[in-house]
Amino acid sequence: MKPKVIVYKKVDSTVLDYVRENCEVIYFEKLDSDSLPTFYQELKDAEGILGSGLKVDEQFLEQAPDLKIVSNISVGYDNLDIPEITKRKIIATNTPDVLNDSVADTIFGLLLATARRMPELNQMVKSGKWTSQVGENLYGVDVHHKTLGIIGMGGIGSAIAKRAHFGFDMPILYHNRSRNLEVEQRFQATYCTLEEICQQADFICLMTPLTSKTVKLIGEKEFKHMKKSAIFVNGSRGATVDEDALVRALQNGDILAAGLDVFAQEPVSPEHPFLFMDNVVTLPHIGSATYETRLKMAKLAAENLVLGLQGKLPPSLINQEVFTKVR
Ligand SMILES: NC(=O)c1ccc[n+]([C@@H]2O[C@H](COP(=O)([O-])OP(=O)(O)OC[C@H]3O[C@@H](n4cnc5c(N)ncnc54)[C@H](O)[C@@H]3O)[C@@H](O)[C@H]2O)c1
Ligand SMILES: O=C(O)[C@H](O)CO
Repeated sequence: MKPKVIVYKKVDSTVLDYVRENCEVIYFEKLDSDSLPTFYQELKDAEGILGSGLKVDEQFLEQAPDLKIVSNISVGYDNLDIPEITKRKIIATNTPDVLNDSVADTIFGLLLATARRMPELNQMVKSGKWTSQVGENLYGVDVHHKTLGIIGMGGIGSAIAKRAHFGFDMPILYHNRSRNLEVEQRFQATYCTLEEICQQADFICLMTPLTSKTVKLIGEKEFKHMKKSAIFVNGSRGATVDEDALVRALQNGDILAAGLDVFAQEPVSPEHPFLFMDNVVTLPHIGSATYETRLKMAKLAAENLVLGLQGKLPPSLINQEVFTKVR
């Protein structure tokens, strides 16, 4: 008998077919107030779940006694309570690497758009307010040859560094849990403390995962250390930044501007001060949102799910200890 799994995100039909070949699939294109009661009903005897964003904690797991694998279609897994999942000998997987280039493109695009004030100027043109040559009041700042600080030099951080080094001649400073010798050699990146990055970089990109150690990693102290001309870009998770402190830093002129793809509350409230500031460029958490990359992520997540349920090693296992203990 095929194991029962729930797919709770819209995925390409080829991915769904592959999962269906190996599992009995209960499919929800999305979860909302209409579908949630059925989802929880089905969860009672499901052995696997495939999707993204759902909070999987003790309360959730209590309702899923047969669960063997949680396959996240995202690299970030702050929605998963890994100790609790591991305690119950459930496998957890994510989708690293396949999205590095697309996310790095987005973050670099956001950096450029913020520095060169593209959304503001786009709005000016489209609203018919382009009546004379653009003057100094609408100039941006150069990106090329400026110093880039990357906090969190993992897969995505390294792909950002590659673009900055080879495409924009930017000296790179980085902060990470440990030194990354490969990026030091390939992109001449220099390892620094958080404080040094804040003090010296012209652009600061935050790319750490959200963990207990990175909650509000960047707050009032860090913004005060930054140059008044600094541009801060967050591509990690909203909660890695103290958003109130960021609003104050932008309002007080402690930094020049910010580019944000992620927010502590998503979707961000339409009343949030960020939305009313010309020096903030916002995106709706679309780092990896291209057809090609979302397909690769879904394929990898499906492979993780199927292999995990077959007792084989999933390609991107988060909690190695469960796999070793269970088998
Ligand atoms: N905006 C988006 O759409 C989007 C897309 C993908 C990933 N993300 C976020 O980006 C994060 C990073 O993704 P990745 O694939 O590069 O992960 P990764 O694991 O390859 O890299 C993360 C890096 O952060 C470092 N790090 C962790 N804690 C740290 C700390 N306290 N201080 C300094 N460095 C620390 C790690 O050493 C690692 O090198 C994800 O966890 C996710 O939250 C966002
Ligand atoms: O972590 C990720 O993969 C992205 O943020 C999508 O959720």
